[in-house]
Amino acid sequence: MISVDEALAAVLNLVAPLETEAVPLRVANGRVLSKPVTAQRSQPPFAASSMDGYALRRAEVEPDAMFKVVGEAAAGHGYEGTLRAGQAVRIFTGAPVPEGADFVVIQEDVTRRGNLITLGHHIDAKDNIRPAGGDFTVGEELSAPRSLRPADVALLAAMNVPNVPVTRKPVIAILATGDELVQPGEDPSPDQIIASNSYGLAAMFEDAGAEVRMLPIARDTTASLKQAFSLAKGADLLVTIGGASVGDHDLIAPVAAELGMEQAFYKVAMRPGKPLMAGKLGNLAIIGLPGNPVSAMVCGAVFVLPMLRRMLGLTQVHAPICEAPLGRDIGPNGPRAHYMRARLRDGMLYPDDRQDSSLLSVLAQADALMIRPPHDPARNAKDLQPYILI
Ligand SMILES: Nc1nc2c(c(=O)[nH]1)N[C@H]1C(S)=C(S)[C@@H](COP(=O)(O)OP(=O)(O)OC[C@H]3O[C@@H](n4cnc5c(N)ncnc54)[C@H](O)[C@@H]3O)O[C@H]1N2
Ligand code: MOO
Repeated sequence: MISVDEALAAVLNLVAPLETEAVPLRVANGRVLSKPVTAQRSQPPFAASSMDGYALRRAEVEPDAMFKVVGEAAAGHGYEGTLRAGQAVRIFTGAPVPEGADFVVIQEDVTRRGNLITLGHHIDAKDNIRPAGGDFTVGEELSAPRSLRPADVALLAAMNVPNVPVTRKPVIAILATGDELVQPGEDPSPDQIIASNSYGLAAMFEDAGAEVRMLPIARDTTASLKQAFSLAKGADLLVTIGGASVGDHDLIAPVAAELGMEQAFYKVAMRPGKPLMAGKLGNLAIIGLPGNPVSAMVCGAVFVLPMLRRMLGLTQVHAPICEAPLGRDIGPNGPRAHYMRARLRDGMLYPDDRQDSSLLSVLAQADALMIRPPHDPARNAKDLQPYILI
């Protein structure tokens, strides 16, 4: 059995960053920017007022000074002329500051009568002017790779970038296997259960930027599995669920081998997730997850998400490892790395008492997978433990 780190290195070796495509800005959120993008203009493109008030000359600002209002500058409609001594221009937030003006006094500090304004006694020294290019200047770059967030989308829009270069979405085919499985909403016979893993994993991969191709459930026969494998053609990664262990009906590895898969490894010193398998069939990367629901979800988070991030061209492919103090004492760990379902409360980690790999209700209540290395000794409350968020 290989270690989790060795298995991670091996699965990352099976995939590579995908090519770039251009998408409209409206659908760029959540995608990975694959090339740096440059601002097509500066923002603001002109010195702009940040307040509603009057534009004038700073040198003329003094208590009770009077000015003649000679025109107006509104957002989208600048004042055409040049401001001269003793003059003021009515100005609104976002409007270009007129030639000759270098100060905006807010309207609350002004008394107006007809076309004349008089300043009050306490004028703030702040000029209320946003300089041209104060946010960004033409040619400035948004660096890549980068997972685009709503704030990035706003920035790209302001930079006048209507189409964005992003990495193509990796296509992940998901194959649930087993005679016992029916789809949610179907009518199971007494010895059947509902396929849950494929739904949880599809949600996980889509959240992380994949396009999921959900294959029909394969039965525990060589013919059914071969047909299912053929439906994965053209995908970047095939994720199989179940049939990975040593039972008579666990056929994933033998069928994949018969089809020509080059196996990278089988079995990892990890709990849950021991019977994990990975390899390559032509251009198609394959990862075989164990069928137990929590095992499948944990292996999805620990192995498939890093593969997905690599395909997306991200440089940070591993889940960030955090640390928090334990909320209670725990006994020694066994020979496999243990990814324990845990809750985070007030900054402390509370691993659940029930760690069986079939318990989705426990996983759904967990915030984190607390990582225990093989043979980790007993730990006390308040000892720092590593974890990843889920
Ligand atoms: N003699 C041994 N038996 C087992 C070993 C072992 O080392 N020796 N390992 C155990 C471990 S650990 C795991 S994990 C499981 C993994 O087995 P498989 O990958 O072959 O999974 P299945 O047998 O197909 O299913 C296990 C369990 O999960 C349910 N399942 C399967 N697919 C789904 C799905 N899509 N949605 C929901 N539930 C699913 C299935 O009905 C079984 O209950 O093997 C142990 N055995
Ligand atoms: O690897 Mo199994 O996933 O421990 O239940």
